[in-house]
Amino acid sequence: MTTVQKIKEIEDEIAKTQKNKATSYHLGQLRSKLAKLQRELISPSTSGGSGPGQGFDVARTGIASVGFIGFPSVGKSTLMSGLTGTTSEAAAYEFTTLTTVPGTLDIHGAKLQILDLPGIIEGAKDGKGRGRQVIAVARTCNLIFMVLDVCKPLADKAKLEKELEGVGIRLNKTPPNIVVRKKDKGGVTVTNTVPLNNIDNDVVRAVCNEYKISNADVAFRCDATVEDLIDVIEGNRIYIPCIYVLNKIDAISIEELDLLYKIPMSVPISSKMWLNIDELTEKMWEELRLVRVYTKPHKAPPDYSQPVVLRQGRSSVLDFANAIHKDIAKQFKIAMVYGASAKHPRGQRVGLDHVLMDEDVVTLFKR
Ligand SMILES: Nc1nc2c(ncn2[C@@H]2O[C@H](COP(=O)(O)OP(=O)(O)OP(=O)(O)O)[C@@H](O)[C@H]2O)c(=O)[nH]1
Ligand SMILES: [K+]
Ligand SMILES: [Mg+2]
Repeated sequence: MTTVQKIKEIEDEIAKTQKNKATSYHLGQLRSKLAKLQRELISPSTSGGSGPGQGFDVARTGIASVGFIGFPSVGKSTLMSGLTGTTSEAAAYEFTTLTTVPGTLDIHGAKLQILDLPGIIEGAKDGKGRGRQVIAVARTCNLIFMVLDVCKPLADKAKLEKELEGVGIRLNKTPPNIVVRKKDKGGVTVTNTVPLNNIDNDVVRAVCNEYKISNADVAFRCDATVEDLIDVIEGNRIYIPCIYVLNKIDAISIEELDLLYKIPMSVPISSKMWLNIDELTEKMWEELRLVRVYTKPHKAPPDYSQPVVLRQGRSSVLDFANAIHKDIAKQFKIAMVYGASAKHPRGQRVGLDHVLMDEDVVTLFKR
């Protein structure tokens, strides 16, 4: 039996097993087995699959990248060409795009790389079509646009999500707050700071047993699911924000459009008629959480023409200095910061580890 077949078998068993007290140990086991098989599909070292796919060879540019995932002919290339001015061929037949087509979008002073990708089909993660290559690129993006055709069934959304989930990509989630601390003895103990509504001790024991963890303190600080626990134990999950781009709204009625607005993290657009694209690019900007920092020479006004663009989580004064030139930090004495991250409206003196916020203004002083 191939890994893909084994996965299918376990998924079927999970689907037909009722969730209750008596089955929770068994379900914990099944979920863990499933996760281990899925790992075989994405890790190249095993013989089970043909590897994760190397992705497409694309030079990466810009401060952040946005990858387009969707079934064929939903309008990915039409959107990408319109956004970037780079032509990515669009046509009425499926699989028009066969490789990654990169383009650049300038927004609020930041250069973003936009990656148009081939359409994927169900079973992509298991090696169908160019699915694995497409997903390998998606794993490296800072934001995913899941492009959906509003004339097609909404079930496509769940299908695509399943493809990405199956290879360890987690959309619009933060890493679960669970700590598994292995010990030498004492068995598995479970503590929780919030009520657990989706998981019980049996499930935790089953999962630990499957992963050969005999002694550990498992501390839950969130109302976790069994999948969350497995994610923490597997440890190789990738958390990426995702915007659901609901395309082709020119082809539906206003009433239908009202329903679409209820889908979280979605933006309805028409890439053909160029409708509501501003809302999409603003949402994109928001989700990328970029930090623009303006430099201010000593005794001169700030230079607002070209910000240094940093990423949230990597926006210290040191990151800022390194982004300008790798030698600056060596001569660093002190920095003056003005803006949201400064304690005082007239600015604050800070060191290299001070964390900057969007639209801050910084003056660096050398030794
Ligand atoms: N009505 C309507 N048609 C659109 C819209 N956007 C794209 N299309 C049409 O949908 C078809 C497919 O568009 P593409 O941009 O090639 O779609 P794709 O997702 O890149 O397709 P593949 O590369 O084959 O996966 C073309 O005939 C487009 O003209 C839209 O907003 N409204
Ligand atoms: K197409
Ligand atoms: Mg295309």
